[in-house]
Amino acid sequence: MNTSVLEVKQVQKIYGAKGESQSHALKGVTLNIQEGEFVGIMGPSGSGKTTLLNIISTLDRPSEGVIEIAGTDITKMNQNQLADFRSQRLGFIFQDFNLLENLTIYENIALPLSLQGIPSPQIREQVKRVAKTLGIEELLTKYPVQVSGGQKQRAAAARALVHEPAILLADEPTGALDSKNAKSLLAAMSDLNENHHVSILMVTHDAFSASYCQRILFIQDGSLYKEIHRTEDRSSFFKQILDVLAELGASQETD
Ligand SMILES: Nc1ncnc2c1ncn2[C@@H]1O[C@H](COP(=O)(O)OP(=O)(O)OP(=O)(O)O)[C@@H](O)[C@H]1O
Repeated sequence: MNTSVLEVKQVQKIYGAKGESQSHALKGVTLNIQEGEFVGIMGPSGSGKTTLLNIISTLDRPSEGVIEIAGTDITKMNQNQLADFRSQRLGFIFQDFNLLENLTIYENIALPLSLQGIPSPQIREQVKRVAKTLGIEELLTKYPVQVSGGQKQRAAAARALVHEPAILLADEPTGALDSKNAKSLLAAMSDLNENHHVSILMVTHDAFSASYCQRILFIQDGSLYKEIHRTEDRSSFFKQILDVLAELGASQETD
């Protein structure tokens, strides 16, 4: 049986107070992600991708609608409950790694568990396991400044996954990487998804990165525009993505 890890129902976001100039960033977005899926979100600049990700990340609240993550409605939680939920059930990877420079890679990965007061032996076990999955066991005693951009991003992915979140939320994770490191991170994300059953939602501008997803949702002007599924190999999916982006570009020019 398929289980939803994320349900977004009729979510609206209006920035600005009534009577002031308002921006209707999300206009009733509904989407569903099943456990074990790797889903991408794409769309032109200003289409609402960041707004949607911030709302799913619990960093911002919708004006209307419901968000359920692993069966819990996060729109009903207060700030303290949201902070706990975020640290226990969500994992984040950002474009700029966000590693703390004066902590080792080990300490960076361990941080989410240390903050939850988990005993050191258990932390050690979990950090080692996730570092092995991401192929960075050799780097644990190094500081971020001593490793490459690609290795930093793997460390950031390890930190995002060490507490076994319900879903990994990635915002342009390859944005600061060269193409070799980007490919290697995307391969690692696919491996996590396919072999370790990690559910992933990734926002990206980049069609090549998106081609690693199983399904892509395109947003335009605050609404879902189209959804495509990968049915064949990655290179034909890549072409399909480029076609939809061209379609979106053309429809924007005629707006
Ligand atoms: N804090 C805010 N206050 C007012 N309007 C905002 C705010 N944040 C975003 N918006 C508006 O909401 C709309 C969606 O913005 P959003 O940043 O979500 O788009 P995006 O698809 O992530 O764009 P990009 O790809 O450029 O990052 C835009 O019209 C933007 O100007």
